[in-house]
Amino acid sequence: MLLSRWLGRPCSYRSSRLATVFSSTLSNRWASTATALKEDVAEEPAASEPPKHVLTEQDMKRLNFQRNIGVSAHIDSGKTTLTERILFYTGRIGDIHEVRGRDNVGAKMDSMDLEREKGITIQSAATFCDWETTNPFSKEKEKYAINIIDTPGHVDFTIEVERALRVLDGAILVLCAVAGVQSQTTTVDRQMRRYNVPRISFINKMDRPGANPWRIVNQIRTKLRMPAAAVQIPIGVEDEFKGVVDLVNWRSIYNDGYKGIEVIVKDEIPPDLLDLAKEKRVELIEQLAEVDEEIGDLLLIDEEPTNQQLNDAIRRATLGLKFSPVFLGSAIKNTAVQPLLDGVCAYLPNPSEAEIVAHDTTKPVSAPPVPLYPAANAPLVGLAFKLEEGRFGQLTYMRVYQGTLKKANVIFNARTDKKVKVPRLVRMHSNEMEDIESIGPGEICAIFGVECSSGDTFTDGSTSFSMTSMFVPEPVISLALKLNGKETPNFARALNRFKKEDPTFRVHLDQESKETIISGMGELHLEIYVERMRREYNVDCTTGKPQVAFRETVTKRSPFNFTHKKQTGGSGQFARVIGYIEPMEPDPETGVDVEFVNQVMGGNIPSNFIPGVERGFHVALEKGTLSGNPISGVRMVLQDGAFHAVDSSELAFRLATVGAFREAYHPAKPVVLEPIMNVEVVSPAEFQSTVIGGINTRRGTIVDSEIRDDEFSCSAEVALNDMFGYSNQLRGSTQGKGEFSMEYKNHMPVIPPLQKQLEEEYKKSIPAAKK
Ligand SMILES: Nc1nc2c(ncn2[C@@H]2O[C@H](COP(=O)(O)OP(=O)(O)OP(=O)(O)O)[C@@H](O)[C@H]2O)c(=O)[nH]1
Repeated sequence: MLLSRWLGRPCSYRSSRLATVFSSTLSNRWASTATALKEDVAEEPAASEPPKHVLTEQDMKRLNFQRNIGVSAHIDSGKTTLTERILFYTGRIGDIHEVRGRDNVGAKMDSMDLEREKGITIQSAATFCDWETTNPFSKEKEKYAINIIDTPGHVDFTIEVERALRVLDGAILVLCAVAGVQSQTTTVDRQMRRYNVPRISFINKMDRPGANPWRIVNQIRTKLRMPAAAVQIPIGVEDEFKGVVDLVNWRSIYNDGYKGIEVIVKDEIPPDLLDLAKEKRVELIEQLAEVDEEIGDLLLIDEEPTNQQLNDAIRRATLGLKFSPVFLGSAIKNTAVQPLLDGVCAYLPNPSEAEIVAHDTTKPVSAPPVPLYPAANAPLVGLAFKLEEGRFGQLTYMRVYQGTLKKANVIFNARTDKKVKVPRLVRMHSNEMEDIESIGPGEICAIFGVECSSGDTFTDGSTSFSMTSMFVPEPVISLALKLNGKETPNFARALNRFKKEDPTFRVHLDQESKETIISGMGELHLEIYVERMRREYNVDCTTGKPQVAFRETVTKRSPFNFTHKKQTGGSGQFARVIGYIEPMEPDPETGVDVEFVNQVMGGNIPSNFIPGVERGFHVALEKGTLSGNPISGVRMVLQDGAFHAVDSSELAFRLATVGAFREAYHPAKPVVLEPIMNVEVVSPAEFQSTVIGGINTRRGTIVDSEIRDDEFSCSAEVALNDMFGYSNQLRGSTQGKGEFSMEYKNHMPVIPPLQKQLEEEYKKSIPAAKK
């Protein structure tokens, strides 16, 4: 039987995963789980040996009750406060400590001293907890194991959000009941889409004056273009907010006891809310009918879906990335957090329902990806998604995608081909840990003493699988660093460590000024690293003024045919390279936009010299000759060349390539690029024209604007170089009432006068001898 027919809908998301065999008797999840029948396996190519990816009944028993979720949102929406409640209610922590709380303890998930001081989340911390709940349909008790990653909201730490989304199966998108969809919400939304992460939405801060969930639901639909509907309505507003009506199971839910630990469920709906509850349930059904065939069909024949049908449709549509159910609550007032946890279990996918693929590195890059199966006896494939230098040495966070990882196992790093023994395996709970003997597929753990970079894939050596890497945005800000005091190896040690932990953090040595330049995603991002150097490595640095991270790129193809020849006594140097350079678009998945392609046939350049050519290409990219900034967006294709039996060397080919690149560079019509930011401004409506005027004087382009309830908001695209001093200007022109946030969009060519200015400044900065 075809899976699509069995499911009564076309298979989209996860269809390949569902083609795995698993027991259909385990439908003890709230939804009648979409389980595939044995016949479906016939659709898979026959394997010569027994398939290792078959999910056993035991696998499914575990996976059905496993969730890996992220909590993402705009800064200050209350993610950490919410996570703290989740940990308390699931019994992971004994009490609740607030972010910037008076008890000076700080929230559990903000474990870095810096995080507690600044009251923001910098590194995402992983934690796991168990949630026991009663299935509203079977009335049976069920226990779920949930891994949660608390992600930072500030745009400067966007790579942490990317990392979390890469390894999670579902997410809670937290929104503020007053501010609604903000600039960073849009960024997170884009990231969730990039990694196909189904999400439920949580409108937090329902206790705040002016809280209006319906406006926010509407914003999710219009601004994020995601069909959505509330699955709850609030009982009481603002100060009086004390619970929610569950529209799916038609009941009321309140909190009681110490910090809301007790959940009180009542079958009746408060009479004054009955009309609104009916209206919103109809709205939920109508929204679902738009994206779910079964509910659409019921609506056509004017039949109301049962609670179970509604529940299953929400799950289907959420997993299919077509819908987001919206929950309401107030984390700080300990209200309606438990129903959200129930929502995580009911509507977010288990690890077997997320479509995960890897690349077989023995096959060409264009070969179709290989699906991974979270079967315990399949060959191990795990992804190291985060490194952390902890009190006890290097800690590597890993998500196991298939197979089982055991303590003392020997595992292989697919990138370096090195094998390592797993000395210690732990489950992380923010900065505390629990030793474990083994970890199954679909779970997240941390291992000690394994040398690797973030994004590395580990296997048991029996496969050559590699997971695709993460999207890494270009840095936008650079800082020159000067060491105060004596030279210390800790300086390089710290920088290497940070580079390994965070691919958006870049370091290079400016050959002319001999300064160490660090670049990253914003001033705060770099500031934190400078501070961490001081605290963790005892290295004190003075920083220069933050500079915009300009880049250079080429705009047309340009050939090269360059011979490097040197004959000054002793053995000479000879290398010749022929080919071309051309513009290259960034890879949408990884953001990579430089590439070296070797097309040399025959032995005109022996293969042992090719790495020298590739290295030369990367050396040439470090500094463009137009403005001295790094070059990106370029592909170098090596087609031919020549060598000399005695005088050719790796070094000769490297130098030849640098020469060739420089020769081809100017005819390739290079331009200087600058980072363009998405800027979101909010102010009282009376300042509308002042705000627009301010953006215009900074050569910004307004892309969207809106006035609602006396509040004006607009989104604009502005060059980062034109944004310096904006926060003071905005404050000054709006009586301190305007606020803005910005995030990196892309790099675009600068206007010609600026390019000329940058070129001239660069020329002046080079010593005369070098010109
Ligand atoms: N009124 C109200 N305030 C809340 C609620 N939840 C959190 N807050 C407050 O909002 C502020 C931000 O909360 P956090 O939990 O740090 O938010 P966050 O999203 O984790 O912040 P970042 O980690 O910096 O992105 C704190 O002052 C909280 O006390 C809520 O439900 N209602």
